[in-house]
Amino acid sequence: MKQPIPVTIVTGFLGSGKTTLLRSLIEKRQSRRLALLINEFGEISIDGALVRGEAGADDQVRVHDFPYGLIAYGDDELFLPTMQAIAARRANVDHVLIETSGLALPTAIMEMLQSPGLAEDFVLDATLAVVDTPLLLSDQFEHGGGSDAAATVFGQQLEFADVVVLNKIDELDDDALLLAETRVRERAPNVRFLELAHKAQLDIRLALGLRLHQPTRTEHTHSYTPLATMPGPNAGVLAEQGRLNGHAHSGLAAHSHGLATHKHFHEQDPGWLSFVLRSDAPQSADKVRHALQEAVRLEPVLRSKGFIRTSETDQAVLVQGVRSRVMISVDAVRPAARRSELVIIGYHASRTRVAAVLSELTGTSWR
Ligand SMILES: Nc1nc2c(ncn2[C@@H]2O[C@H](COP(=O)(O)OP(=O)(O)OP(=O)(O)O)[C@@H](O)[C@H]2O)c(=O)[nH]1
Repeated sequence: MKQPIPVTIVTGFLGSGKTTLLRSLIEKRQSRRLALLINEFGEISIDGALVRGEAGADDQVRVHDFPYGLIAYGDDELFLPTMQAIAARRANVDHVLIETSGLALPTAIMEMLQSPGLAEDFVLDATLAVVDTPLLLSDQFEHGGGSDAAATVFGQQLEFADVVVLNKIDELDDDALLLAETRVRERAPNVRFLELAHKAQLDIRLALGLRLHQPTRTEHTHSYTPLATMPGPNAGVLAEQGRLNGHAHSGLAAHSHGLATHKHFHEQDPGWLSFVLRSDAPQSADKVRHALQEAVRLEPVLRSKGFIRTSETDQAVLVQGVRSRVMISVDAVRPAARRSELVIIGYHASRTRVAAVLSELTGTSWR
């Protein structure tokens, strides 16, 4: 029987460090042949470009971009054929790594992996959730603390994780780490391992090859039997509606119907928006940083990233903003972008107002 290819899902809220983790795993891959699926919530792929940069010309690492929508969700037509193509070249793939968008739940992928089209070829190895630990400690992910929409997505990502990676701990002391651990445990009692990461660096043995999920597809039959007690016309809502569907199994140790049902309640919240702003004029890195920080103060922007063209260097300049923390660095390998492009992600953030702030504070036109 052919061995299924292990799949690791890397999830985590916007800007928590998923791409940084993937890049460090690529660096430590040794002889492992990897296929990577990168899903971003934005119309241009910044993470895919960064991951490709890490992989270089090595054809042992193949990167597949999913720059639109949410990977494996209802309207994604790319996931199944991409995975089938990976299965077709299985002799050259040791492990599949999937980075979800910061606004996606891993459940859609988990469910698809168990579907008849993929179950024979793949097995879920583990789901890792990367956490921005200072943000967790700042109460931004408490309901009523920052944005409830962010708190909801964050909580659900943790709920389905096997491993939680506490990242961005560079400036935290032991008490803060203990508090972070308690908060994760309260939200996600099923998490199997908690790992500490500096700059999203993990020992590759703590990330790949964990084998936390046995294949769950076994032969089984479905039968629909009359329920012992049918609800009358005036019956109220039951705490557990699932008991009313009369659906029973035989011969199935563990099954995925819970996930399948769950997924449909969590298709994307339309309040989350991403848009791209562009400028043809050369930029000053300091002014762009200041302008993005102002935009975060005035608008519900949670993430900004992209490349800008500056008059200061011929190399590409990478912008990485997670709320008001904006880092701008020269990317030594990449030539300067022809124009500046920034992806902005927020909850009901106004494109017009963010463009106006950027234009005013950089003294250049952003559209
Ligand atoms: N200080 C600090 N910054 C970090 C650490 N890990 C990642 N970062 C920074 O956090 C920012 C976001 O990191 P990414 O790896 O792009 O985050 P992501 O989760 O892939 O982001 P999205 O795909 O947009 O959701 C970047 O500027 C990283 O350099 C860390 O351990 N400490």
